[in-house]
Amino acid sequence: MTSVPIPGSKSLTARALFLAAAAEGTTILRRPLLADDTEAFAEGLERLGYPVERGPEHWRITGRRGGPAAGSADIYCRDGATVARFLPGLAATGRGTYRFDASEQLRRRPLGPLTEALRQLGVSVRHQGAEGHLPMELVADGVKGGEIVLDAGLSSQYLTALLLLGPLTAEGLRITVTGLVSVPYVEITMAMMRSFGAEVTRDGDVFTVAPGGYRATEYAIEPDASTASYFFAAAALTGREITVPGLGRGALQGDLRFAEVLGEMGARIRMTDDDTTVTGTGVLRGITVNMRDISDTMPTLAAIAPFASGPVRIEDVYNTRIKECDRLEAAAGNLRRLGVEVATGRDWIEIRPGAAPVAAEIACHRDHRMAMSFSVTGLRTPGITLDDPGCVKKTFPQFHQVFRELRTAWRL
Ligand SMILES: O=C(O)C1=C[C@@H](OP(=O)(O)O)[C@@H](O)[C@H](O)C1
Ligand SMILES: C=C(OP(=O)(O)O)C(=O)O
Repeated sequence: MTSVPIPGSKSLTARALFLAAAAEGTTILRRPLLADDTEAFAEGLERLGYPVERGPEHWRITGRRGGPAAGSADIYCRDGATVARFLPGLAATGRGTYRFDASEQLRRRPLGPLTEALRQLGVSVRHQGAEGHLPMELVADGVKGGEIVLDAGLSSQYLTALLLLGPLTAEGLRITVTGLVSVPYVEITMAMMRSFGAEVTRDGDVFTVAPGGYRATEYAIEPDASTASYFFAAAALTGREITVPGLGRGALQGDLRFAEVLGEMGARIRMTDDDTTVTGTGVLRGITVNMRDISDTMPTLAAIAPFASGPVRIEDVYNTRIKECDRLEAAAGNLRRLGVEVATGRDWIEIRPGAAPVAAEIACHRDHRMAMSFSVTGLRTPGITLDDPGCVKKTFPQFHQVFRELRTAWRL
């Protein structure tokens, strides 16, 4: 049995940073993720005037009611969509002019539904380049609140941003949502808002947030369940066993359901209150699976699918086309490089296992998940290389070292 300590959740760290900044007083975050996305988030907060003291084990954030202390700020989001989508909501509660920009990759990703919603709330948002994309400038004068309508069919992050903003408005928010994807991330948001003292409810498509702000607290970040998927997949693929401590029953992250998908394919899964263990059994059946709720794990499954005993079809994942890259085409392209038969449609991918995959260079498209997913394939196909191994820094800078240690322990 191998136990792998997985770094903190990107999604929980980003939310906790927002909540800590908006709460009066000092919040301690235990085991936050130290990676590019969360570093960009912390840097953004500092530019808005919220001090973030970063230690290796915990971060201390000094929060403030009434919006950012800074009357103007330039925030560079790097590749982090959570930064670009959550922080404008916090900036909107201030009084001043706030500019957001990002890498070319993140500039391409859509922001329009969020900026439309902010405009419905009276915030002035001006996109400097293409409408609905970074860079943008926001002129803020506090947010009164009220009723808005939001299309969250491309990303749940727009809804999370507005929910997080809700308690900071004068009158609260009532958001009617259409087309919601990635629902478990919204559940994470609501649970964490409650941990910081806010009132938020859902009734079907309508989310209601009471005014009243947040309370500072001490908060422990769970290990990242999307990151854990590579290690669970590795065990399932090689007949080994892996335990991830800190992710058990009651964990907030939907992506832990990926372990259940491996279970349906033939791996053995054991979940306790404290951890999850996946044991490879030598059986990896084909499967048809809807991954709308857990689409960050689509590339993980696609990368081990060539070793299944039948076709693997992953459905309802249109929004993976607008992540760090077009993940449906990137996964398909890489599988073809390995000699695997694969087809894609608007919102699905189907992998048809045949002869064993052959060695090839993987095109990462600067997408950490391409790099980490196809590293798992490499456990069974010697000679797979990555054209950009460094792109893992977005969420897991030490990935290759940890993975190498795992290979050594497993003699692979
Ligand atoms: O809210 C979050 O922390 C996230 C939501 C998901 O995005 P979408 O809602 O855009 O699918 C997920 O893919 C992303 O990695 C993190
Ligand atoms: C889609 C992802 O990130 P982002 O927060 O930039 O959307 C991801 O981590 O897979």
